[in-house]
Amino acid sequence: MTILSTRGLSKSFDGLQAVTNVDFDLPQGEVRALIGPNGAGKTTLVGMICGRIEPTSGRVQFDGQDITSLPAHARIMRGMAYTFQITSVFARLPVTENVALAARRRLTGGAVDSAVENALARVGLTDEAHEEAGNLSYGHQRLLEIAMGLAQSPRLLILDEPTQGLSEGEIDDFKALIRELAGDTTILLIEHNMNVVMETADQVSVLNFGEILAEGTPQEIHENAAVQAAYLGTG
Ligand SMILES: Nc1ncnc2c1ncn2[C@@H]1O[C@H](COP(=O)(O)OP(=O)(O)OP(=O)(O)O)[C@@H](O)[C@H]1O
Repeated sequence: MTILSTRGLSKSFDGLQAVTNVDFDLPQGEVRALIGPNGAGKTTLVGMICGRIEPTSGRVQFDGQDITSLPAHARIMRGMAYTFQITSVFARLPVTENVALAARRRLTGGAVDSAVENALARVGLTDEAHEEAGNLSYGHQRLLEIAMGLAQSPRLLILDEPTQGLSEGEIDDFKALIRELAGDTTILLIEHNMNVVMETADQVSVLNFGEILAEGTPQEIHENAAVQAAYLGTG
């Protein structure tokens, strides 16, 4: 079953065509990496999927329903969770409260506490639960953001450059986490680190100048001449 699809999805910013006519299909349970050179339109595409950016034209379907006109919070209620490039934790609140706030966007009552506990355990932050979030290392703050997404028990988890700024060891932990989540949750991962893509993604979509340039397994994409040229072209 396809959990997410877009048809003819486009966005222009004052005449600059950031995303052009994207038809994208994501089967349930898949880990999909979205890659592409800087400025290719990845964040804009994902922003339209999440409801943070209004498309200029085109449609978005989630779980069999057209959600193009739904606001972001309504998409969260339907099971879409996402983390963005910019750290969005509340630095003065405890770790556990950050996760609870995220969980309450979708859950109520006792379900919140167990979702918080599970999410922190999954990312390995149980011991830091009562720390102020701002006291965590940068890498742990990124993990906290993933926990905030997971606490919403998402059907689709979207991660925008989750490994940016992480150490080698933290990247290894992240790869293990994605492999663990795979199967339970459909994951769409914007990722620049090709090693992470090769080791975690089932399939890869490549965006270039706002258009889908290629789709395939990590190996196919790695060997694709047009993809190699696109990356060389932007140096
Ligand atoms: N709010 C905006 N206003 C004007 N132009 C924008 C806006 N957001 C993005 N753009 C432009 O749209 C294009 C696509 O940007 P986008 O951030 O989606 O690319 P990206 O693939 O996510 O890049 P990166 O890998 O560098 O994050 C770029 O040319 C960017 O400058």
